[in-house]
Amino acid sequence: MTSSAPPSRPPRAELHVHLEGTLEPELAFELAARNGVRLPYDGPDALRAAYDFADLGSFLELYTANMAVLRTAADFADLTRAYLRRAARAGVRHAEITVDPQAHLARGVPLEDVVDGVAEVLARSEPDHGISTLLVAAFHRDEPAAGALEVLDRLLAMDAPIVGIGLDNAETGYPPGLFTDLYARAEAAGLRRTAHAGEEGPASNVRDALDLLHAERIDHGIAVVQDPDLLARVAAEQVPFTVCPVSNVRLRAVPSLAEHPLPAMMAAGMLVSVHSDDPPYFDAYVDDVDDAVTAAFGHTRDQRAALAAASFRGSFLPPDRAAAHLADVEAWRTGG
Ligand code: HPA
Ligand SMILES: [Zn+2]
Repeated sequence: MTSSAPPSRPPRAELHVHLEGTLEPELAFELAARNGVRLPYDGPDALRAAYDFADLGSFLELYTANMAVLRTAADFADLTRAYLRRAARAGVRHAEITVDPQAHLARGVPLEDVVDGVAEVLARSEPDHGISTLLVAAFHRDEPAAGALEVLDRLLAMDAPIVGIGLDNAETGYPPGLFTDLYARAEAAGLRRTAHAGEEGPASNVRDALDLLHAERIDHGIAVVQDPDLLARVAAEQVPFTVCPVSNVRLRAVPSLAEHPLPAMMAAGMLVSVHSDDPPYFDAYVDDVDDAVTAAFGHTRDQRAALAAASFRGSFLPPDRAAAHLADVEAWRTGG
């Protein structure tokens, strides 16, 4: 038998991607035309040229404005399908996709249309794209917690196919403690729990997400390196952190990839994996992120395999499913 060259990237899971953040400018214009929505740009290239962000806030402004084109269940289905197609090319085997229901309810899009459009495509993600998927509903931390609780109750009442909840949007001024009731409700309902924390906010937000919200996973969490005790704790407890280095540079949470705390997080023994966040906005799907990280830090094959393995270990997959993926990562690591 002739041996073929091993694939250049390990199999991996994508655990930190916002569905709304996967909207490519071309699809935005297609949906705008379909729905009679006007985008204030001459075309996809002009829109893409606007993807130069000063901070998280300026990104959220444009990202939220672009959602105007998402009106119907079919739009959400098309968006989900387009992401899965691109993720398959990136070597993603399992994706945990975040959707922001409040962003659409605020625009008058029925919750059922959002959930049905996404769920219809996710239900067929394995046969159609070779990717298993789970859906996470994230809530806006810069909006009142009572509204989030109401939406969670509606999702539970309609038996929406969500594996868990998250917390996103502007972090500064909106600490995790505002959402203890929301997370307690989710925990009581048997939902998994992740939360953005320590992206633009302090390390204390990471600790509070763990202790007050019982978050099982932290999205971003890069501020953890500023608190040695917390760093040691999350390493000892092997709390999964879904880090998005390219996003952090593009939103100026860190000045450059070379100065990103990922190596410090790995050196501390944390369970850390790398992800895309909002791929077209940052011009990087997860394969591009992998390549950028490998180049920036000169990662060895073992280090790349460790990051890929962490993406499965940190997933909400059942242990036997994660174990099968981990075996594939190990096969990649050893060149098999
Ligand atoms: O990086 C992010 N942080 C907070 N909210 C978000 N919504 C999309 N991306 C992000
Ligand atoms: Zn995010």
